[in-house]
Amino acid sequence: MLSKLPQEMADQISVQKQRQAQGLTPLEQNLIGSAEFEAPQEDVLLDAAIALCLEKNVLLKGPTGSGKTKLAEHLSSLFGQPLHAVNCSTDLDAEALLGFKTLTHDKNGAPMIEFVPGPIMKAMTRGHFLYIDEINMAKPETLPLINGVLDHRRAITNPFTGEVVTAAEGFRVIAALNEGYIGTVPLNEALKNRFVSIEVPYLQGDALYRLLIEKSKLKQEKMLRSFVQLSADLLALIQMGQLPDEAGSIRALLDACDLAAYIPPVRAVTRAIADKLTDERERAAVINTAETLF
Ligand SMILES: Nc1ncnc2c1ncn2[C@@H]1O[C@H](COP(=O)(O)OP(=O)(O)OP(=O)(O)O)[C@@H](O)[C@H]1O
Repeated sequence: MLSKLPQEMADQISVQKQRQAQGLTPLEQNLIGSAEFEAPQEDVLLDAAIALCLEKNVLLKGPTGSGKTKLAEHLSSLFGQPLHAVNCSTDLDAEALLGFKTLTHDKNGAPMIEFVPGPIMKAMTRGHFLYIDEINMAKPETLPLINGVLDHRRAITNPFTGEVVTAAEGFRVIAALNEGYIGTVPLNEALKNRFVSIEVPYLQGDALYRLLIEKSKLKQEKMLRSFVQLSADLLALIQMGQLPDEAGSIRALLDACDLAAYIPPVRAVTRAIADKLTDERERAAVINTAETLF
């Protein structure tokens, strides 16, 4: 992967990685992801890496289970940077993002108020990567808090301490969203504007086969090929509007392959993919597709 990057960027990453490795605590070392992302197209990983080298924020867009988190972890590994994660939900608030104040004791036992940094503060002050998962699940009023973190200012006023925190060198933001998913809200334009956007589609064909053979408990090559075909057929139904996006999830497909190592494949597909859908006709469409293949 590094060989495909422009030389100056590959050099920049190597230097940064070496420098970073020396200053990391064991806990921070554990936050570095592993390089397990299988790229659906070469430009997905390459463009994300180039954008991060250029100090851009990266927004990963794709359906559930398409590997967005795996890609963020892969980038963390590539840059040797710990990844501090925030999972957005409607009850996400400033404390969950930035940190909170708590009562503690100093070394003489006297009570004192201490600020416990949240993921954004940790990533900013240490110059690490921040991963904001499901960013479009957050309440519209929460995320503008971090607009200043995402633009050229790279700074935020900590509302709990009044301190202005400026990001240390190396700080980068990767966010992910599933468009149109239940509970999501369209991302506010000002926020969207602060990101370079990268589509992460479902893996297909040989790349999917390589992932299944490596990750699944199922080792029968012929059956794994049929699962790759099942995935392609389900994607065709999704594109025709007959199935929702989640029917194509690679996470669910891996579950089905694992089960199929021990139970008949159609039953495995029913449990791992079909039964998660709410509509009876959609469930039947998945099972019918599986029955034509196994
Ligand atoms: N391109 C890929 N490379 C490697 N693993 C993948 C890929 N796509 C899917 N997977 C597998 O599918 C599972 C789900 O991937 P991941 O959690 O990264 O998806 P996601 O897009 O972040 O999902 P969600 O939107 O639901 O959070 C992972 O555990 C991984 O094993």
